Amino acid sequence: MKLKRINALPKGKEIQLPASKSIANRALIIQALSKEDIVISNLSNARDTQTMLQLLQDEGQVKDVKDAGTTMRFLTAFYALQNDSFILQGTERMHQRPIGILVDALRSLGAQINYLGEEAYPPLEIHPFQPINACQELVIDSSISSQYISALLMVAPLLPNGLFFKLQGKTASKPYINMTLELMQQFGITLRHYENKIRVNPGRYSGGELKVENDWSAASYWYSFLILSDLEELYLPGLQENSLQGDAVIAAIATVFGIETSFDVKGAILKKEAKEFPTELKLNVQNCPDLAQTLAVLCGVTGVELHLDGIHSLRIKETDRVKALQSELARLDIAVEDLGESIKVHGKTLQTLPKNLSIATYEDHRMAMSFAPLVHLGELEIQNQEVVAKSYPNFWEELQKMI
Ligand SMILES: O=C(O)C1=C[C@@H](OP(=O)(O)O)[C@@H](O)[C@H](O)C1
Ligand SMILES: C=C(OP(=O)(O)O)C(=O)O
Repeated sequence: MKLKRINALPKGKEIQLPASKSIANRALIIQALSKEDIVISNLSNARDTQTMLQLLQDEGQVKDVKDAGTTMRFLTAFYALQNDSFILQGTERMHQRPIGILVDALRSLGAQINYLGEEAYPPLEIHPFQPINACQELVIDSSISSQYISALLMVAPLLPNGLFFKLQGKTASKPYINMTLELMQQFGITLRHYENKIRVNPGRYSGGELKVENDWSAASYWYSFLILSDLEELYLPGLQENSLQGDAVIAAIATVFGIETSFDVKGAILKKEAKEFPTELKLNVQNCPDLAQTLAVLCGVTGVELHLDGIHSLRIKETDRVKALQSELARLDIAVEDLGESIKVHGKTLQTLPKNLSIATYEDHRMAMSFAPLVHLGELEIQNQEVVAKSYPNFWEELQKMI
């Protein structure tokens, strides 16, 4: 897809965001685990949400999660505790995303899981659960992916004694664990959480209603869009200030670039004030890994030297996001230094884009969306535009309205 700005930009436009796929996929698992009615509204047409919905409704025993990490991890725990057999598989990339920590933990509770390919990676074969009553405590490495912990937390109340978790290592993506705990409590589960210890009491999920919030990770592309544009204001309906989503931190980070966010009852109002950008910025994305590409590209083209810490989980997402950023920012002559535990983006202030710029997306929706705001600097092509379907199917339509 070729992107090119044609019009003078309108003022104060409204952008439709997708609903959060993270909240939706938790709500769908909780709904499936509850014996009572749970009514969920504002589910998006994002592929990750629709895949979860279809797999939970479908009677088949072969479950293809495609490229959805949460769907893979949450369904592994969900099906492992049932009295039936299932196969869980996904895309080629999904089969390269580790799952051994979750499988080991489930096995220690009595799950019967085999690897059909490489040890510790999907696809998985799951056989009926044989509960081990003695196991009431899990000591688990939480440094690789919070999704393993969320998956286990949601099924924990169904175990006869609940479950006690001791999280080891530097916990990755902590706000997503808090999101899981909040939603479990909203649906009647009692638990205690103190530092790296979580006690989930046995219990049943109660009925109720949930309206899924709109997605803050998706909003980050519009923050970047506004910063790079000559617009003064954007309106993002469906975002909440008191959000379950850790990526709401983009509002605080964007103040450095002159964006102030305020809220009315319906959503977020983003206003831009002229401000000199910093020459250097130090950020840690351990709690908000999905913002990494937005921030790296934005700082890359605005001349900010960005030191990004907490990046280790980026290497096992839809693609190796460190490598993908290095390759694609290199097309703009922007170097990304890989320092192991962190990266340094050597930003340059770009006034225009090189001729015939074409950005590869590596089957990663966030690569496509994080580079799209560069349309304010010139013409560019984003390859395999359909990748955005994973989280934000109408992203391009929203963008076309604005350029
Ligand atoms: O639980 C969730 O909904 C998610 C957790 C994060 O993954 P990790 O915990 O693997 O970092 C995040 O990157 C992903 O997009 C969604
Ligand atoms: C990492 C992501 O998703 P998942 O792990 O659920 O595939 C993402 O959406 O950026």
